[in-house]
Amino acid sequence: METSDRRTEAIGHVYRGTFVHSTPHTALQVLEDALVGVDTGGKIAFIGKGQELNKLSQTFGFCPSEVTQLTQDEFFMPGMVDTHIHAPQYSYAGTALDMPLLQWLDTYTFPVEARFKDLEFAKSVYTQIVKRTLRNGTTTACYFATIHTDASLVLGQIANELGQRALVGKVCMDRNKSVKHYKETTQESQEETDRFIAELLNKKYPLVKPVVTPRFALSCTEALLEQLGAIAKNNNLHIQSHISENTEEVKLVKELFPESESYTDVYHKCNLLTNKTVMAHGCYLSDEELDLFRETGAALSHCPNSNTSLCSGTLNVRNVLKHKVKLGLGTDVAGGYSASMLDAVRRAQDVSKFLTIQDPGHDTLTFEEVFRLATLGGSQALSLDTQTGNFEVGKDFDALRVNVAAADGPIDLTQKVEPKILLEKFLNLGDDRNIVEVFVAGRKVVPFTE
Ligand SMILES: O=c1[nH]c(=O)c2nc[nH]c2[nH]1
Ligand SMILES: [Zn+2]
Repeated sequence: METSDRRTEAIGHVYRGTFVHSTPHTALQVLEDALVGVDTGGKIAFIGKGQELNKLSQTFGFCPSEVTQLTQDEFFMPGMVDTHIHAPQYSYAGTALDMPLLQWLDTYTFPVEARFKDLEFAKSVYTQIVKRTLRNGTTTACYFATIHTDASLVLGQIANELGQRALVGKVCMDRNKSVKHYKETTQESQEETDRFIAELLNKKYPLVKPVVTPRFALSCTEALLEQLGAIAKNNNLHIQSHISENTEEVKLVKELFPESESYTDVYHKCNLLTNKTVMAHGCYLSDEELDLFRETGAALSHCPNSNTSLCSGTLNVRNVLKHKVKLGLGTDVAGGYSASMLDAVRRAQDVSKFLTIQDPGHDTLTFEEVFRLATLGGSQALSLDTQTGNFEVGKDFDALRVNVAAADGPIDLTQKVEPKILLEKFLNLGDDRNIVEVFVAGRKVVPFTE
């Protein structure tokens, strides 16, 4: 039995049944007939075995008859962590995938993002994306918003109200040749970032925090990158951006920053690589650049749907893991067309299998490893693994109650199967109909109450 020393909070809920999760040492750990107690503060108070019910109920002062029992087709898994998603781009998700990155940004992305100056439009799209991702099991999301401070604050407010754990970034860009009205001056970008951080922190939302967000090296002057590095350092904040996504981008970064040794060095020189940094993509990083990620503690977000949809590249996850770089999965809506992390799980498997087709010596990722990337790996990549990512006493209860045989769901169970197979079926065949309840910090956020 695992229990907490800090028993200041009363027990709010106790769940009994199968729990599956990852640990740093085991990609998949199955706890059968487990008893998990969640305190009224939303933290996991104890993890025990079903047969310890009487003892645990006495120790923790709950009534055995109030325990919620899962069925044999159900399990709890940790909530999924989307380490990279563009909330405004949800407005055109599933379309506009016919161009490579830089042309795609100029043609579709910048004109759409410019519309988020309109707070009503922002509120409507942001409500839809937060609800959609929650319903699909994303309990933590690391969002890019747009350059508009007030609309970015609206995203933070919506995540807080709907109960999602979120990092929210007001996008910074003082370079944009194609859509001239969608950029800031260097000074505006810095001042508005300061205002965004101050106003968001001032709200004291328990689960929503600001993240410093230079869009990527091509959208920012070195002066802006330096200022943003300083802002993050002075306020001990998270940082997010993009890196090494497509070959044309990599070439242009080389031309624009000739004194830097590599794309990674551009960010490193500006103090943007820290243990609270997450960079999306990294398809073309060299081994030396991956070493620099490990040394600084910076993380990567693997966004396989986007990498394929924009014909950007393929990330060799096995090589990233070999370099011990922290890694999570991202949907990268709307370069990635799906807002569901289950899609990211499947695409990550596909990309790994394509690498094996090309090189039979490649060590294909197992579904258990990809499951870990979607949960614990994501929480590590966002440096939130002391709060979320798996079931450990003292962490917040961020969890999905999955019913693999949900009525009208997409999965037919033809025989009784072991929990590991239930998880595998859900990851490959399931959808939001199987996610019957979602909890963030102990609060039931799906089904929605209104
Ligand atoms: O996938 C991406 N989406 C974006 O919006 C973006 N901006 C810079 N680089 C980017 N890559
Ligand atoms: Zn992106």
